[in-house]
Amino acid sequence: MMSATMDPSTQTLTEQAHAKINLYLHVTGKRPDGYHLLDSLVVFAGAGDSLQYEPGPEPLHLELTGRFGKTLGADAAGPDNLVMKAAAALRAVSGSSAHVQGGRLVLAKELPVASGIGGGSADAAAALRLLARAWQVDVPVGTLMHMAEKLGADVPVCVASQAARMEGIGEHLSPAPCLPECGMVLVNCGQAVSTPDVFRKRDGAFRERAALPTHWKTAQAMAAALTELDNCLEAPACQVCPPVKTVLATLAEQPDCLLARMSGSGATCFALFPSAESARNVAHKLAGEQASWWVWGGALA
Ligand SMILES: C[C@@](CO)(OP(=O)(O)O)[C@H](O)COP(=O)(O)OP(=O)(O)OC[C@H]1O[C@@H](n2ccc(N)nc2=O)[C@H](O)[C@@H]1O
Ligand SMILES: Nc1ncnc2c1ncn2[C@@H]1O[C@H](COP(=O)(O)OP(=O)(O)O)[C@@H](O)[C@H]1O
Repeated sequence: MMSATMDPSTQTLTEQAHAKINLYLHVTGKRPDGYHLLDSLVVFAGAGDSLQYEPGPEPLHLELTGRFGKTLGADAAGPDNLVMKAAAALRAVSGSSAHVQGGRLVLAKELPVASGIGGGSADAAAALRLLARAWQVDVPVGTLMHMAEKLGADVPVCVASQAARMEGIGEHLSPAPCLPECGMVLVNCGQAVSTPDVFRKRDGAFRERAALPTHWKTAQAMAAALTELDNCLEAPACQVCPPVKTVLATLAEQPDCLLARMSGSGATCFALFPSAESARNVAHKLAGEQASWWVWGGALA
């Protein structure tokens, strides 16, 4: 598991909350409670939020900064923020540990909100990692994953923040194929998309579980294999948020683009490139052309 970095002069701990990208996402079934069964290959991009913790005697509180710090709304730093929910869940399992304390959490929100790249889930997972270390709470893996699942379907995969195959509603994790060197561009058109709305708009059909190899040697081979698979939420998300179609078409026409697809329930789309450098160049060009889009380019985390 990734570990927090510490500034020894201030005792401030920092964790990165990397964006989660669904390289493919098949909806394979539906549970009686309405949750959908998924088969998805999840990777993490270099893009992310950042969470800092300064232990202190005051009650634990959260401050929001960053490009999207203000888009979460007036009560954004309150108990409903997934960071605060993760802190409360950890406090609840830590019993009377002397190390649990208050202080100041600062979330630099750099990922667009409600955008299919699991920013909130990554923040919750980062809070679990950060506070477990700061408070010296040794949570058994099973308990940690159960807590993560209760915080949200995408939180378990974000705990390790490493490429994984995700099944069930997000709680069954298995190793991803070994991934080749590859660049990625992320684009969000600026419209928040509600995950339940997109699931509701689906046509009701189910896809099979994908057959995956143990490794892909090149980005080209990986993209060719992914072309045979789908994001089953892409079509319904295009109904909910039509600009997704423009973003996908723009990404697909970039030089050296190997694959353009939407992540999760949208609206963020990704494109794969042969190298991080080619992805950075495309991102730089797109950011200049489309000032209202959020654009990122680089390597996988
Ligand atoms: C679709 C995915 C794919 O990775 O990503 P995002 O688009 O959110 O990034 C996830 O499954 C989202 O996970 P997460 O955002 O944590 O979902 P939750 O908060 O647990 O659920 C929000 C709502 O989405 C629907 N939901 C979520 C997950 C799932 N497997 N089936 C569902 O039907 C349910 O209506 C649920 O009430
Ligand atoms: N720290 C957080 N960051 C983002 N969203 C949060 C956070 N805490 C709570 N939320 C809520 O979770 C919802 C989904 O957020 P997010 O994880 O960004 O979506 P997605 O998984 O689609 O990218 C938001 O609409 C917001 O109300």
